[in-house]
Amino acid sequence: MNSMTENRAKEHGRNSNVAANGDFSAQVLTSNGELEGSSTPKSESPKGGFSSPLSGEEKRKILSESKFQRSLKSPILSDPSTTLTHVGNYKFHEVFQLKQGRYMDLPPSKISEMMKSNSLDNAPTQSLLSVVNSILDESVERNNSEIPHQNNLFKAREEKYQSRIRVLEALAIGFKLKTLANAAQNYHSVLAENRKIFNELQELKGNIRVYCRIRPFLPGQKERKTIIEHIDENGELIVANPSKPGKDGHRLFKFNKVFGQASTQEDVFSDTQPLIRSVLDGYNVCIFAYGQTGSGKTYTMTGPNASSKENWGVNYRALSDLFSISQTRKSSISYEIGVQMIEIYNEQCYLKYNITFVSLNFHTLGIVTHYQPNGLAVPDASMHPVKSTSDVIELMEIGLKNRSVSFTALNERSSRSHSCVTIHVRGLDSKTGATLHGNLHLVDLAGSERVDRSEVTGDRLKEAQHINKSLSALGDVIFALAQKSSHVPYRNSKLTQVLQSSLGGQAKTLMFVQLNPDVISYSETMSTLKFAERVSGVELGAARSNKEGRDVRELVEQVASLRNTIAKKDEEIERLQLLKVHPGTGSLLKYTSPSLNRESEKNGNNVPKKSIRNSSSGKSLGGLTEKTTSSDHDNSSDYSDSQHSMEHDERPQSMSVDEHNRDHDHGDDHDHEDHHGDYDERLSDTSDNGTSIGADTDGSAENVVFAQIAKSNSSERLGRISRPTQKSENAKPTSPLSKGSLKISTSLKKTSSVNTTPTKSRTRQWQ
Ligand SMILES: Nc1ncnc2c1ncn2[C@@H]1O[C@H](COP(=O)(O)OP(=O)(O)OP(=O)(O)O)[C@@H](O)[C@H]1O
Repeated sequence: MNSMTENRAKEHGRNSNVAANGDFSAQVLTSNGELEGSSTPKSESPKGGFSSPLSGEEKRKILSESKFQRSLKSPILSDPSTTLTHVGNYKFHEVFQLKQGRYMDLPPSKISEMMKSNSLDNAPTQSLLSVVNSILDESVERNNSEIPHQNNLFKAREEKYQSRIRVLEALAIGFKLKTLANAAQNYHSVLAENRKIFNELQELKGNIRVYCRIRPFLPGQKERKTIIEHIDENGELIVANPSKPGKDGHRLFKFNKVFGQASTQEDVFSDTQPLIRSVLDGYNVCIFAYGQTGSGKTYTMTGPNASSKENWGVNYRALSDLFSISQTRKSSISYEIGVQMIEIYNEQCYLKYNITFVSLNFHTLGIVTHYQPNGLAVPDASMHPVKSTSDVIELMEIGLKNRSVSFTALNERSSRSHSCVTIHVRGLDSKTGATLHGNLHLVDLAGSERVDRSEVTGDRLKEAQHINKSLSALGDVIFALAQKSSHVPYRNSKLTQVLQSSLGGQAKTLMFVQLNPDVISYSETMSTLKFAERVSGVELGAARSNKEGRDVRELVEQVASLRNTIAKKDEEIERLQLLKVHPGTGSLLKYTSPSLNRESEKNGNNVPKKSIRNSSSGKSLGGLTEKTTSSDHDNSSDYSDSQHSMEHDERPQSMSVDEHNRDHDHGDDHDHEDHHGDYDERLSDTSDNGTSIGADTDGSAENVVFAQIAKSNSSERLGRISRPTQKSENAKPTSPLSKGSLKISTSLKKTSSVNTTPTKSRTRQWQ
């Protein structure tokens, strides 16, 4: 089963789970169209989320008093007749079963039939919301400090919105209804809000996360005495000191997650995937593997080989995921993805792979520490455009061949250098013309083992000193960030300079702590674990919990407000679809949704007319504009990394001017060997997813509409989207990757919601 199928299966499992909590929408429709009984609850996989620093008790308190809880009792959702409508008219379950929002995957006749039976009107936005509600509710009940499964739900919802946009736009083309076009536009706004909340959920889980992975014993290894005493699903790890038998020799560590020896590459990635997704929303993310030589860093980050998908490490999977998500979003945002690969050895930056096979020369690359409009810390390293996973595999294979052909010696030094794959993502919102920019750094660090000074001299000593310096500097940076220190010493090593844009501010950091389970590695393993504990321990401390309490409250308020907005949009769609069935009438001839009736009674109207921007939520829902990301600056860190904000944000991306000055003022370019933290011990004295819809029309109005949908869908697949509300083609950038530069002349729309910046043009260089 491929990962996508498996994800669907998992989603389905979760939906079934929710059904057991009273939501009929997730019940199973059998192949003959009958509704099966309520599914048996399944136990939830603990793999799903990151653990939150809040204790279960704290979180329960916050959630139990939240507006969200109160809103669960709102008449719209609790009205039994709404539920009955869903049960009675179960066609939409078929849609739900098929994968939320994949209307395009259905043959036209099927869609036609569903349209006739009004099932699309009852399509499961409310049900989906019930699913969200039930799952959130369940999470409170479970008191496990996690907000489980949100990622899949947000993903499902996003797909649903995308699909609705396409349906509405196609209808608008067919019927030339301005209102439908507006409704589609409004769904774009809801979509953006969905993304924003998704990212906030991620933030609640902490911006610095630590996963521990234990390498299995290697084949042929005879002595298999392990120091791993216990691991559990809550991220606890107990290590046994071989020279101190019994409980006295046990030491407990706690991380966000611990992956045991049997964990697969897929298991590891499934907990990493949400971070990857943030990059497409304009966030900067840094994922690195830390541990002694031979502990499995390369295995986790790259995998043993690229030929088998099953063995793919985080690098390949991340890129593959970026491509597939960017495909699903292509109707609203067009993305361009570029890859840069460098290596840091002895505190010098080198181009790691050269696709042109031109001699690598190993000239050192300059690092730019001041603000770069393109966000590249190493502008000299060539950026390779990639359009698919196979491009990446090809690129890496060429690079590997290059290495082995030209520089055999390099292989020997790979354990003693930091290898960094940087993925740059640029997105252009086709509706608003806004652009976004995210970076993903994937770093396979040099071996962290301490080197005995008395045993190494010459080059080995020099290497050890450099590794020591850079890893200590990385620890200092992470520690300073976690403590919200007023100064972050990025400039103490090349490694931290290169990663600066992805460390701190709103950037998200994930560290894989790799462990060798062997007893002979005990002392090194303890040293690694102490380093990791220091990094993760601060983040999990009490200092953050106040802020998170506030965040949780804000989040649940936003979820409640979004729910209201969505309910109103659904009503609007009901009305519009009614117009389709009975052109010229605005009255509800066929639809008597309880929520509509209530709204009508209140307004003294038959049809609710509020637009999304006037919704009772009181929140204006901007598209991918400044507002979408501006609240992300709420916890205004001194190291505000605004790369995820839109182009018209004038602030520097990697660091503020003040911070930059501070960095200079503090003169931190000192030799880092003066730093001796706890962890500074290494140098010791000892697809296309658009299933084709045949446009076999019989000339009926509905078939014409769905032929339009099919046409629109296939034109999307060709990379061309025609829609009435789309901005002029001039707003599109020319490919930066093909030409080596990106020039975007963007007319930024002044939205009523957030953007007070006057319309203006910007030109930006990527490389
Ligand atoms: N999870 C795992 N499952 C199976 N084999 C693994 C796993 N992790 C590591 N290995 C194997 O262990 C060996 C060492 O792993 P790897 O080369 O990834 O270590 P490393 O930490 O990157 O070392 P270095 O610092 O030298 O680069 C390799 O043969 C690798 O295939």
